[in-house]
Amino acid sequence: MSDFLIAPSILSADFARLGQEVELVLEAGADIVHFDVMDNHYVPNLTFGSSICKALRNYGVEAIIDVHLMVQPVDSMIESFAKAGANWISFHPEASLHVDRSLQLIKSFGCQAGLAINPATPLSCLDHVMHLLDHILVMSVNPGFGGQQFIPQTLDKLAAIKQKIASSGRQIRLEIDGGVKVDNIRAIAQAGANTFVAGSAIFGQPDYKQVIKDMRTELAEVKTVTPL
Ligand SMILES: O=C(CO)[C@@H](O)[C@H](O)COP(=O)(O)O
Repeated sequence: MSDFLIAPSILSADFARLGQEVELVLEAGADIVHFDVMDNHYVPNLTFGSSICKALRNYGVEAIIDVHLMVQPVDSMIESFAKAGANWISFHPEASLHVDRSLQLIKSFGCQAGLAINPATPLSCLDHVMHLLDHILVMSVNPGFGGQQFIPQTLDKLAAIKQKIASSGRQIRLEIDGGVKVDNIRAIAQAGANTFVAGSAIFGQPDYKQVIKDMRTELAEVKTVTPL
């Protein structure tokens, strides 16, 4: 797998043609498919459940499916997405009563486990679970909606998390989510991210291939790649 992964969020895809949209974006060079699962409880918006994941698998999508659960409670959704074909699953520590247990549950299904961190979530939430993490999803907007502006303070946060990962000695993907565009992806990568969720920046353009190519051109300029 390459150092930098681009993960289009299907939140901004045309839901009426979802199978085709996912096929198109993968043909255009995307690495993984990002699912934003919202419950109108943990976040003030409602999207879709695991049947959409299952439907895309049945449609023939073989790429990694990266599920970001913005739901509370989380554990029943972990099981349902794992059984529907998800590969990576992350959730918000604020939404789980037992974070260690929820991470172990993800891993018990053979999926990669991640924590999703909101702009105001302190990094101490990572302290006793680094050994269970395969990825950390850093929210650079408040969760709930696509098309928001990147919060610039996230760059410092990424750099701090990058240090934590280095001290842990573990290989943990550092994923950024919210307001990622061609014109800021290089700075975000320089701060430490190596996996980039982008919804509106990709699905909002007519030519997915061109946007992904432009993102990769920016990423090729990054001097220090956060190792995996
Ligand atoms: O999780 C979320 C929002 O809660 C994100 O995945 C956004 O949906 C990304 O959308 P853009 O900011 O790239 O449009």
